[in-house]
Amino acid sequence: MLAGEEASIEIVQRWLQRRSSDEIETGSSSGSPGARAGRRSSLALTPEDEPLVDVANRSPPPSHIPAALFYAPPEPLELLCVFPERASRVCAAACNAAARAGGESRAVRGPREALDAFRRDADARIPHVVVIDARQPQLMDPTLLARAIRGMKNTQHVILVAVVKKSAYLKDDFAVIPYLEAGFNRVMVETLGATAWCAEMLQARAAAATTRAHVGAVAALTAATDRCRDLVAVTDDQQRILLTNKSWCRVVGWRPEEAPRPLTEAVSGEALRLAASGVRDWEAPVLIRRRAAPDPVLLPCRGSSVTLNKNTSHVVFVCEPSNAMDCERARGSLHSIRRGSLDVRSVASDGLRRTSLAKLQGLPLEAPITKVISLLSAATDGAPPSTIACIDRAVDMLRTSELYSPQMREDPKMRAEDPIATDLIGALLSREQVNSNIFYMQGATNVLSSRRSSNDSTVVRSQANRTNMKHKTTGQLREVLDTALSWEFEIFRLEDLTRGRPLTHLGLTLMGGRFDVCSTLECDERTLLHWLTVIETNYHAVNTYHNSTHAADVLQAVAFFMEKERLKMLLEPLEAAAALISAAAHDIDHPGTSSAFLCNSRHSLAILYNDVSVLESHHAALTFKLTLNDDRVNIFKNLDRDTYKSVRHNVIDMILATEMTKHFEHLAKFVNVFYAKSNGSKEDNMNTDEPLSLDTTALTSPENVVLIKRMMIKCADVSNASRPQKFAFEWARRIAEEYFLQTDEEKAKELPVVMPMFDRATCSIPRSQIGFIDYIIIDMMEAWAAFIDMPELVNHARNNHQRWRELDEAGVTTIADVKRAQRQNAIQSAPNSTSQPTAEE
Ligand SMILES: Nc1ncnc2c1ncn2[C@@H]1O[C@@H]2COP(=O)(O)O[C@H]2[C@H]1O
Repeated sequence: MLAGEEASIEIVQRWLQRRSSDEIETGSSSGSPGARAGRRSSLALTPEDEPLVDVANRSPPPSHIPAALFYAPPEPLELLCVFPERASRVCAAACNAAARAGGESRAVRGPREALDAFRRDADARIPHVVVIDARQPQLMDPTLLARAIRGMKNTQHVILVAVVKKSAYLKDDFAVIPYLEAGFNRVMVETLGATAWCAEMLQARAAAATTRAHVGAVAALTAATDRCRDLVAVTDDQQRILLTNKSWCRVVGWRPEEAPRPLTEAVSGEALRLAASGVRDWEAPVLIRRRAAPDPVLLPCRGSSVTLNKNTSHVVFVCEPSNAMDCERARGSLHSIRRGSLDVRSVASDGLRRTSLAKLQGLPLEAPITKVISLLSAATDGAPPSTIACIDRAVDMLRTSELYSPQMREDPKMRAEDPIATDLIGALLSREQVNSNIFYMQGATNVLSSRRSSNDSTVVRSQANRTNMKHKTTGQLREVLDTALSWEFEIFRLEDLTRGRPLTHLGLTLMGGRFDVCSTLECDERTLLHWLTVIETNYHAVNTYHNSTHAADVLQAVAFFMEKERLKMLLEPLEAAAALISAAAHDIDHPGTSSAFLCNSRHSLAILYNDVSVLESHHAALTFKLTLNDDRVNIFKNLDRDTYKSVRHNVIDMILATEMTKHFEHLAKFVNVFYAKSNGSKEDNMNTDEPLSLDTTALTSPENVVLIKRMMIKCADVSNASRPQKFAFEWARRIAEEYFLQTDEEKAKELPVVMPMFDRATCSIPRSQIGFIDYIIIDMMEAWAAFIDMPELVNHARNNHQRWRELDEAGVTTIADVKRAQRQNAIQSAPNSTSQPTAEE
């Protein structure tokens, strides 16, 4: 090395070292933004003195971009020299300078070895700087090599330096452009000077580090956008898309590798105008067209323009996904569910919402449904658009709260073929109050009072006082009550023998006797008697179906079910007591018309309960009101606070479970929890012909026992269709009569007719029963019968179904026809008997 060169290197080194140590001693800042940059010199020779991050920060990013983002791990300089001549002194000078700068260097002679350095399996590290001899194009074409290097992966941040002859460089026609076009970053005049090469190495290292830091920062931000749920698109100032994140591609249906395209291909709306106007930050809805979905979606969008030297360089669009799409795979928390339901109208309040949702996210709340949604969403990864569209639809459905509530499809075929069943099932299951035009009569009267018999409007205490405390019964009544735990229990005989007070007598027998509810509740038998009397009195004797005989029937069914081994083992005495109380009181004060009728007639109960579960809410509330109102009636008065709370909770839950609009919800939950298909899956257990097998592990969980109790009272409530034929027929006649009365009243009061087919002049009772058994009874009774091991439930239902079919084919339609058939049945089944099965006869 020449003495002059050595001297100049030393000068640079000393100058650098002094600056560096000064700053370390004083802790003074170099003026660069960011904490890391602040303690370092602006120039240093060795990598130890000058971590590359500082070099990168030498050109500070705009103030709104955090400098720390431009972090790149420090690395010693890696130099590759490509010089065709083996003993090039210029090449040696460059390598020398790199070594003095604390770096490493390699020299190769031709393009092939040069390109090898960038291969994936290359032994050595990828060079940061490549110096290419451009002085003898006849030996090696430098631009060709530069293009080849740039054509390889991960070379965009490599600094390419072309070394040209001084004579060529100084010529007037020397052009740097072809070098830049070929991918070179710099052109350098040949030199052996150590200072020049040292300066070149430092500049190259700084440039390489800056590039690497920028590439790293961009890669980090791209990864961040890909991980976020919002739909992100970045365009240039002409609204040509430069980047879209994964959520965008998935929702819009674009493939990430697709060529850039105008934003307007997928997006329209106010947002585009604002973006084009150069406003820095804006919020506006955008309409997004999706490849896999016919309808565009309207989403709230926030945007920002990025300016460089006062010119817009990029525009960022961030759209918030809505219900109609799913971008929350990775989250699955309450937060994501709620966020997913935002709509455009919520944009204004979104700041507030985000804050409170952030708090929610901190809570350990996660519903199974959220996990299911997350799993489904994850399944869309890489799926074809049609699959994504299906999953999106499924996720939308899962997000509703009415998962188990079937929506009655308007099926013209079914209506045409089976209008009565359509009417009945629609009225039982639908939460809509009307299926025809709504027109109200002014000042609709209170149905509770209008159809109530004279003696059942208030609590009748005198009767209780007259009752024999020991509940001694004799003769026929005793005989009937002795069979209180038989499925053939003569409920209508009991009704006759007790003169319309079957509930009190049966209640005393079952609750006071067999199940010893008085011991469980620590109340005396007199209180139970009073309670039963009050409850029975508050049933409407004028109702043909929803009277205290129906309550007694449901009580008898619940007691019968609780005698089955499975339930005996499962239910605690308090739960059994609560079940019997619920059964006895579950339809108390039933007006003989449906909740829909009460809503349509603007009844005070519908107003009180906001048209939601009107009757069931009333039955539960009145049960407690009557019980707690009077100490002589209060069967709960000796319970401690917690026990009372638990019994109350049980009773309310069971009474509310009798609401038919939730029929499929309760049934599906029960089946899904307790039954596995023979292949082990619990999915879709209804509507399958595969045998049901009980999952006994599910029995241990208290939440699952709740499902059993609900199912028990539900089955008891409609068990009339699963009773022996003579009972089933009588109940069918009674409920039909009650439906007809409601229709009569609706017509008289010009109210919407909830079940128009239930008109006494035209209705076919057999058909209504066939529909009821087909749609409501069979699935439920099969599940329950298997659970409690009571096959006769299904057998009776099937027999009844068969008999109704025969009657239908024989042209039986009206109540009078059914009565005749009942008489016929009775004669056939007991030719010597003179007694008739119907209560009226
Ligand atoms: N045999 C039957 N035929 C038709 N509908 C019935 C029958 N038994 C019960 N229901 C209906 O099922 C409903 C169950 O809840 P409710 O007792 O409130 O009202 C009942 C009737 O509306």
